[in-house]
Amino acid sequence: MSSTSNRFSPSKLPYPRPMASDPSQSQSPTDTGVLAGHDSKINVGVLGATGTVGQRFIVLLSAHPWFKIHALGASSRSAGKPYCRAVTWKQPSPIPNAVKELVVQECKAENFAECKIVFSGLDADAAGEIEAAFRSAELAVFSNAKNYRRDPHVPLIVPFVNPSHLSIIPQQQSLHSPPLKKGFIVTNANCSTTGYVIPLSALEKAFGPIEALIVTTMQAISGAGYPGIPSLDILDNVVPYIGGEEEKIEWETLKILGGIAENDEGLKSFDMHARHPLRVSASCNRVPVIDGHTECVSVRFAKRPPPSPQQVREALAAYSPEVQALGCPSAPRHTITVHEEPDRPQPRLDRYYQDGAGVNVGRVRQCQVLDIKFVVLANNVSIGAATSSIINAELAVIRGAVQT
Ligand SMILES: NC(=O)C1=CN([C@@H]2O[C@H](COP(=O)(O)OP(=O)(O)OC[C@H]3O[C@@H](n4cnc5c(N)ncnc54)[C@H](OP(=O)(O)O)[C@@H]3O)[C@@H](O)[C@H]2O)C=CC1
Ligand SMILES: N[C@@H](CC(=O)OP(=O)(O)O)C(=O)O
Repeated sequence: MSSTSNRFSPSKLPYPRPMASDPSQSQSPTDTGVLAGHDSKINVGVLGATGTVGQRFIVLLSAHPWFKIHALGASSRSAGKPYCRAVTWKQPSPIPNAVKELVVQECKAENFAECKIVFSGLDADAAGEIEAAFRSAELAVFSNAKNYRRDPHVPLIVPFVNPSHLSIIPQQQSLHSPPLKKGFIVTNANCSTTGYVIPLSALEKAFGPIEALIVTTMQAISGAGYPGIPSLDILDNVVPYIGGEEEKIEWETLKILGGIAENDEGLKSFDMHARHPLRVSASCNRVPVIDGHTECVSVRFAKRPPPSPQQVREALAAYSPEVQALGCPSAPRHTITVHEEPDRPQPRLDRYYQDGAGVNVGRVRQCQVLDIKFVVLANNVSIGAATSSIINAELAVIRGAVQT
């Protein structure tokens, strides 16, 4: 983890507290003292621990101040083997000692009974049933998979953008059959959605609604998992198609930037259409880059006249979301780094800045068709996947949604 992260020692764990539906009602850890009766870390499990995202979870969680890896799960191909023999380790740092000899389990809830939280980097073909079973077994599941992102009771959280959507968790629990006390699923977004929705959120906070946008992605091969795309397909090439990706970006953006409405019976729903109408057009390409998704974005604001490029640069650089004020230990110090050089951001140079936990923006300039255009670079495996899930879990602990 980067030395620029805010770190909390276990002795500074916040008290769990009831979920506040209004984020302004949440207390910060600094006004709450230490977790009563807990001087040790919270046991967590990792599902899909042998995969690309799973490995990133392991690197981040093995140095986490609040969480301790207690159990690992993967497919029956890996179950029963010590982690170091089950995994094809692709991280630049060695396998952490704490998990090297940990035996990989089948993804059954009873094997994770001593965990409070489970992080999922499961293949989407397996994630649906497994994550539902873990939720039913009263585990808090933080998933990277796409399966539950559209569920009307599951929050789709980009931690720098819409942490207030966690407030739907009690409803997810009460509508479950039988009702749940502790189990729930929180998903994070598609890695390309995550990268570009963070600057969009910053711009909407500063200048009001965006009403149209066009995003063109250049996505790294690690986004396709391991072993992923054959080298003969991607070397010396650009593939102008990633199945389902454009639809996910266009739809997820609306759920994340939309609000939560409540009807007369107190039933909450994600209200994608109550906000100012937003039209999104996405085009996705796979490029021969290992890590880091680059996205060219053009936006049109409702506000006339629109902000100038300089005003946009200042608003992006100043963006300071709630996770930083709350003291989430995995939140980067700078959510958005604005580059002034005309040829940045670049994946090779910028993807590991702040350990991949922030977002890079550059080339902010006028657009002759919409209003403003810029380039985003986000590390798809870190803030696009594992880091977001971990910050979501930190937020849920701070908000008291995870019973510690
Ligand atoms: N890579 C990325 O940048 C991003 C990925 N995601 C999502 O995160 C998830 C993981 O992606 P990624 O790490 O790239 O994928 P990988 O293919 O690299 O890893 C998949 C993991 O799922 C496990 N698995 C596969 N089938 C089963 C099964 N039937 N039962 C239990 N475990 C199973 C694999 O175990 P085994 O090794 O035993 O086969 C492996 O641990 C996916 O849903 C993906 O869409 C989301 C955002 C970004
Ligand atoms: N499809 C993304 C990664 C991914 O798995 O996305 P999702 O979790 O939305 O299926 C990519 O290829 O870069």
